[in-house]
Amino acid sequence: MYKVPKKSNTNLARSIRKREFSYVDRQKASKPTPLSEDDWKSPRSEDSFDLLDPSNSSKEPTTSSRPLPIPTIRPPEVVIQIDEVDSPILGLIDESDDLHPDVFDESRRGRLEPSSSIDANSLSATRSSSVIEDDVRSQISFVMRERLHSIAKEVHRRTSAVREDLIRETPEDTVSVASNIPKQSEHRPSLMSLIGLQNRAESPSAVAQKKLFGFSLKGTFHPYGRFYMTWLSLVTLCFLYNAFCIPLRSSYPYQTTENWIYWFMVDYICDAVYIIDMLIIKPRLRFTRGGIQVKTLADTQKHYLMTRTLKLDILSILPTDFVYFAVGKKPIYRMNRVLKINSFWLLFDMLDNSFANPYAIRIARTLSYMIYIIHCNSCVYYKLSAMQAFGQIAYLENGKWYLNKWVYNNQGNAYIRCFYFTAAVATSTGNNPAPTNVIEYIYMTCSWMMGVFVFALLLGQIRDIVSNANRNREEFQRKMDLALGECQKLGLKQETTNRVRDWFIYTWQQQKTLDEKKLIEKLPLKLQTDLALSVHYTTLSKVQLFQDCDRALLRDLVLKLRPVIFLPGDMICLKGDVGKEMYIINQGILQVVGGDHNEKVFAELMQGAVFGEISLLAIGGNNRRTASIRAKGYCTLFVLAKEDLNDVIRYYPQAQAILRRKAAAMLKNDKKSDEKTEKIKQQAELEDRCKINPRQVPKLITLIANMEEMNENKGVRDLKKAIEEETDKSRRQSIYYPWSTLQRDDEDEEEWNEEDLSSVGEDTDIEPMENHEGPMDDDVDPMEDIDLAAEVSHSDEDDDWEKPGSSGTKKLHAD
Ligand SMILES: Nc1ncnc2c1ncn2[C@@H]1O[C@@H]2COP(=O)(O)O[C@H]2[C@H]1O
Repeated sequence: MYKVPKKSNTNLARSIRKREFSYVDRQKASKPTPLSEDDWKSPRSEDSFDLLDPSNSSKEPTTSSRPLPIPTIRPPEVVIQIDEVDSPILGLIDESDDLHPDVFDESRRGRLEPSSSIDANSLSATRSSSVIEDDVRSQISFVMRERLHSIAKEVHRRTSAVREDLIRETPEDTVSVASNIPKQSEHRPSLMSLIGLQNRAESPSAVAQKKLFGFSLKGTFHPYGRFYMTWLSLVTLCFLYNAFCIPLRSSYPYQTTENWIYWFMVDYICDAVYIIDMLIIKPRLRFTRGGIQVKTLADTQKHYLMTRTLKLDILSILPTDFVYFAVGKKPIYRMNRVLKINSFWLLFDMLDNSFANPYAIRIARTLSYMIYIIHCNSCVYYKLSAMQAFGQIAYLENGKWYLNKWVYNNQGNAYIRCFYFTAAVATSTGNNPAPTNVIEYIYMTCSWMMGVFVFALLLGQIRDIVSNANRNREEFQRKMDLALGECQKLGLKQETTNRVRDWFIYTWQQQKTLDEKKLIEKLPLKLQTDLALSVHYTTLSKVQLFQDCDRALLRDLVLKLRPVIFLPGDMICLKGDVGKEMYIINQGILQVVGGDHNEKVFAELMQGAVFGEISLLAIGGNNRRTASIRAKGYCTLFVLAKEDLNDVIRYYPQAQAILRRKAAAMLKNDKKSDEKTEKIKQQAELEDRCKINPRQVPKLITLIANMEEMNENKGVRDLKKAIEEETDKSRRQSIYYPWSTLQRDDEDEEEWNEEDLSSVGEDTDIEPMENHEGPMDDDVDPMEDIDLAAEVSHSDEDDDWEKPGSSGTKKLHAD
């Protein structure tokens, strides 16, 4: 590195004159090289500086003073191309601390400030420092460029790597383009990945965490994750055990001196669960702050410390059992364990949110409240009965002694009997015995009050839940009844009415709603897209037409799809209609049909196939349907309206091209097969018209032969013979050969015919027909045959019978 000489300004100027500085070969970054004799003067060397000096303004620049050439070696050009990746360049440039700080500082500042008072010394110092500064600056510039160059290279390398990663399809993305309809077992591309919504690859730590069922001591849990749900269920189970068993064991005699150890074991297992929950699990629960989920352990721990749940958790696990040492093993002192009720509520909330059909969960929760209230009440009732010796102590009323009939008499299963009594009182359904003392009166009053208010409330809730669950069904039923009523009012045919009913029933079975779109239109667009994607995933992943298209296009399109249901035999579109929609088959089979009565089936379309795009995209300049489509069975289709497709596709010119190309290919195929069918049809028609009935074929010949009968000669005899043989043969084989157009399978036959007939023609001197006079067979119209033959000769270019003199058939025709 070049060092700035630390000398006084005068010395510095002198040393400059004495060529005590060097320049750096910038390109090679080599060691400083001493300047040559000729090169030492810079443009700002003495003479040139003198010009600047007002005191020397009169001086003429000497011719000998040659400016010192600045080495013209330039650092290589650096082209920095940064795309798609956040560039670390700026940061790196700032960190260029291998440059001399002063140097770097100067280079940043640019030129040195010109001194206001210029004396000779300071001027020469300025000159020299300016030269050095120049040199240093260019040196810095070179170093920086070098640095930038390497950074740019590095950035470029990383960009390419990232781009490649993005472009490279994951194995999930790999899709078989070869097969039109993917097999069931085929691994389909994830549509989420197709449209770029796929989750990022999980880090190895995340994978390891998954292996441990989502648990990691260092990690945090998602409150709706599987691990926490399972754990919460366990905590809730412990809570329910405490909530039910503590009152039970405190009132009924179910905890005895023999079995208390088992009860205690279960108690302390539950306590252990409570403690683990409080110390390990809850502090790791993620939470949302400012709309962002906080995942850091330190933060989640802090958060838990601030919550009310922690206080309740601490209260619920307070070791109140120590009271046992003072008062004996009375489980009622563990009643603080029910403060864990938060877990119970949380579990039900989560289940409620997780299930598609949460009505059962809601009913279960409400019922559990009712059961718990009755359970606790029954414990109180049993306790009251026990206090009154189960009705064995007589009491005096109106001068008479009675046994207390209100209390439980200690017969049968205590819990069931008491539970029954309490349930009957609470719901006011039983014919209960009258209370006999103040305590019993208070108990009964409380029970009825509870029945009237709490139970009424809970039962009302259950009613709401059930009616909500049925509301959709009722709404559907109402709409169907309305539609059917309308059909009847309009006097439609029974068949049509039945079809309307069929449509309603099938739609309900498939969608459980009549208007799927309405359900999601209140959601934000992003959610709508995600939802629509997950719903239409299976179908769209099979649509070949879209698989080469832009991913964003799919995302846009999916929102525009509208499901429709067709019944068996429904015509979805008719050939020649103007195409306004295209369809994707979600379920069912459709047929491409043609013919006068749509009796011909050209192709069958299955799930994932797309149709109606040809007229929609006006391929071939035609916006009319090129074929009719019929539903074979019940079909669910997604409809994409022309406006919607246009709206979306105009932003994706590439996709437009792909769609057009695919549709054009299909159209071409159709045209080919149409032409083929047409050709076959024409040929069949022709064949039909040219058929020669063995009895009729020889009519013309017979006629000629008959006419020649008078002057019978050998030729005529031969002709007759040939005709007879031919007729016999034809009869035998029952094959009607066309005269001309159709190729005959049997070449020998043809040869024979031709040879034979041509010989006949040669031997006999048959005159042109117009020269013949005489009766003509009514059944025979020789002109008809001739016309037909002429027609055929025009219609079929391949026929060689037209060539003069090539065959007997041709001769016959000529005759
Ligand atoms: N041979 C075929 N196989 C599959 N689909 C076809 C065939 N012929 C026509 N279609 C589809 O039937 C649709 C009828 O309406 P379009 O002409 O708009 O677009 C047509 C094609 O999508």
